[in-house]
Parts: sequence; structure tokens; C-alpha cells
Amino acid sequence: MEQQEIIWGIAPIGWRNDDIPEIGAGNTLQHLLSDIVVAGFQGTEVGGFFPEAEVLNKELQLRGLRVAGQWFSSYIIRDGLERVVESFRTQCRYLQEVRADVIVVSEQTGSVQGLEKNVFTDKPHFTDAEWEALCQGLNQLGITAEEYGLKLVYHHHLGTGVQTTDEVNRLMAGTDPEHVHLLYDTGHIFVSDGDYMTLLRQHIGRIKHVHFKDARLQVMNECKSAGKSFLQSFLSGMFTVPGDGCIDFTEVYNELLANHYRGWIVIEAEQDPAIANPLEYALIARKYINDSLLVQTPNQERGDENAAGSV
Ligand SMILES: O=C1C[C@@H](O)[C@H](O)[C@@H](O)C1=O
Ligand SMILES: [Co+2]
Repeated sequence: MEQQEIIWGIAPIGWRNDDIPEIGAGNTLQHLLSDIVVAGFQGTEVGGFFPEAEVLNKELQLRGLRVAGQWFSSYIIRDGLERVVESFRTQCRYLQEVRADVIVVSEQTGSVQGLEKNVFTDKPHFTDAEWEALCQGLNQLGITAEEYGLKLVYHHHLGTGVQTTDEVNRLMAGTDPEHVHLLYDTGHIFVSDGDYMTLLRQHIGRIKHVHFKDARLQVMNECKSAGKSFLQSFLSGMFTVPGDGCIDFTEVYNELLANHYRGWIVIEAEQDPAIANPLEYALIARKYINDSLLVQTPNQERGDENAAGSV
């Protein structure tokens, strides 16, 4: 990856969603990639419906697009590292072939992410022994990822054992900074903790991948009161693109620039594509980036130490 720049991407999740594969099933890869070009983004992440590497590379190359990485559900605690490594290597091999930069890991042992359970109250809590197994396992997977030219970035996620800032703190403390990096997802930490800046400031040096996900405050509160599941919450419209919800991305972006973050920022807003036209929302996101984030003082643009908002 070019280390000199921020690369703006948008995830397939607004078109098709791996958590509920049937929604948006009519949206083809070609349609998705062409929409991404129209909306002015430089790339995307790999979705579950993506084809073999050779076919994907051709479609990307035709449009001048790149891929950042792909989600990997790990079950280190439930299954043990040995059983995870084989499928992890298979995915790394694919990601290497499509010239990706990161593999996005989320531990799914005990997760309620895909279940009809209250995502606001029913998340798992790991024991000390489980934390130890997870951290040691991630250290090994991080080393494995590097064999394929990839960085392992850990995705904190609602309804999982690594959801809150305290849990991310524990994961970061227990893993090797050389091999295990952090994916910072604004939407997940906001819905979890009601605060997105603390996590960013605490772990800025380990953040190697970013998801910009916005939240609709009123919908979020309604979903919480109703005790909805993760899937029901996003189908109700809890998440949206930056500029359409309640998160102040100027604060987040300035913090990233002030700390010389370089790499991908991927817009990621899961909504029902039958309700929220994916291209329309991609264009809303791009306009917000152009009008509110990129139009700043030259100092902030460059992330100068003296710039306003720097630490
Ligand atoms: O990065 C992500 C990948 C999705 O599969 C996940 O459910 C979503 O919420 C997310 O942030
Ligand atoms: Co995310």
C-alpha cells in the first residue's frame, strides 16, 4: 500500500450484506463496482459473494479500483487455534492474490451478532482463560497474515466479546503490537459506549484500518428500548453513512490526520438496500467527505503537528 495517503473506500455492505445474504441479492459485483466508481471512491472490501481472485482482479482493473481487505470470523476460543489456521490461510492466500492490505478479524465465539437476541444486553463476556487463548491465538494469526503481506486488524463489534472500549483495551494490552493491529469502527463503538473519541485517542498508534459508520440517534434509542437484535437494528435503519447521522466525523478525521494516519478509511453503512438506495447513500457520503472533511485548512489536510485539533 502507498503509505503516503488516505485511501477512501466504500464497503459492499450497503448493496449486499454478508450478515443477511438474501438482502440485495440481485445486486451484482459489476453493478456494485460501477456504483463505487460513479460515487468517486477508490476501492472496497471483499464481500462474501465476490468471485475467484482472477475474475475479481479483472473487474477491479477495468474500473481502476482496489480492495482493502476482507472480514474473517475467528472461533479461536471455541475451536482452538489449530482449527482456525487452515481457513485463515485460505483467506489470506485469496487476499494476497487480489493485492489487499488487511485481513479483518472478529472473534465470534459466543457472539450474538447473527442471532435473534438483544444485542444491547446479551453480549458474551470472556473468562480470563478465554482472553489468554484469544490474545495468544491472535498473535499467531498476525504472524501468519504477514507471510501473505497482510496486516491483521481486529474489528471490535457489537454483540461480541470485544465490544466496549474496556474490552478493546484488554485485547490491545494482551496482544503484540508488532503483529496485531486495530480496526477502528466509529459506529460500533458509538452504539456500544456512546463515545467514539476515547477509543480513537487511546489506540491511535495501533489503528491500521478505519470504518466510518454513522448512527441515527433516535433509531438507535428505539432499537435499544425495544431490545432488538443486531440484524433487526440495522434493518430498522440504526446505521447510515457519514453526514446522515449523529457522529461528528470532522473530529475523528482531524484526530487521524493529526496523528499521521495513513491507509484506508472505508465507508461502511449497513442498511436495507430496498429502503436505502446504495448509490444514493454512497453519493451522500462522498459529498460529506468532500464538503466537510477535505475542505479544511491546509495544515489540517496535511496533519501538521501545529494544526488545530492535533494532540
Ligand atoms: O465491518 C463490518 C463487517 C460486517 O459483516 C459487520 O456485521 C458490520 O457491522 C461491520 O462493521
Ligand atoms: Co465495520
